[in-house]
Amino acid sequence: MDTVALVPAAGRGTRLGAGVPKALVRVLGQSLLSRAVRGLLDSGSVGHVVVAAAPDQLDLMGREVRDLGDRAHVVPGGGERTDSVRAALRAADRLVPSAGIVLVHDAARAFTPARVIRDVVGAVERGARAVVPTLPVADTIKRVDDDGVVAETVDRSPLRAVQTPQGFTVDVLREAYSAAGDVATDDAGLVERLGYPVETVEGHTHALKVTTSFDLAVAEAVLATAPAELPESRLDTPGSPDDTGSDNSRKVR
Ligand SMILES: Nc1ccn([C@@H]2O[C@H](COP(=O)(O)OP(=O)(O)OP(=O)(O)O)[C@@H](O)[C@H]2O)c(=O)n1
Ligand SMILES: C[C@](O)(CO)[C@H](O)COP(=O)(O)O
Repeated sequence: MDTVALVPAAGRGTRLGAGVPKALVRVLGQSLLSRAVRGLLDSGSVGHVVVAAAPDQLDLMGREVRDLGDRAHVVPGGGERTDSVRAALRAADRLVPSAGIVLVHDAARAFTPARVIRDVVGAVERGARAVVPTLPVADTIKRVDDDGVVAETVDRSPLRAVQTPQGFTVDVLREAYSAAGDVATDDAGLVERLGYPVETVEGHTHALKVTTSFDLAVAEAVLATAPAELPESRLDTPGSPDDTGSDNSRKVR
């Protein structure tokens, strides 16, 4: 079954404050968008990518993927992330009609290891309607009242931090976006609202979302110190600095 990845890249990067669109920020000479798109295609599990860019940045974003030919397309995104994903999904229906599996992957998660991409696609190939990569929560989580006073310390053992790429069968994602109103949630959240189970696979600390300048500094440091020849298994080995915790694959209902 063909797999197409939708890459929302139309955000303004306000929290990063780079002065240029976040997807165009360069790390060691390569833009976040270029890294995210090539990471998907180089994983061996994704055949085509559709990027949603701000309407006034179509040419700039197009230059980042121009050498990839018809494997990468750039279309206008929208005011909210869900608008961008909806636009990319509509374009993918036209540009890659053979796709049965759809990933949605933030351009801001440009350092996601290929293992995560392959695990997400593999889970859908094995029958999942929806699947998300997740990490255990490392911080204590507390619920606060309207005055900002702690009301409860939450049991964090069942909680997971959700990353991308998120994977779906194309029919389920189409149904979710057809039914979606104006909601602030991730793509799996729209599928959960329809009652479909959302499975999980192990994420990776390198799949962080570049949001602030600190995230960018972390990404640059990791990239500069993680030799290319370092096998992924070493990065995923329990106890390594990138230990992502115990296996947390499970169904979310
Ligand atoms: N209208 C939007 C808003 C966000 N995104 C994309 O969704 C991903 C995750 O969003 P986020 O990290 O919040 O990016 P920004 O919205 O750019 O960040 P900020 O909120 O700091 O402006 C990013 O790749 C961003 O480009 C998008 O395609 N269209
Ligand atoms: C989709 C996402 O990456 C899951 O963690 C995240 O929700 C995107 O960031 P946003 O600020 O919600 O757009």
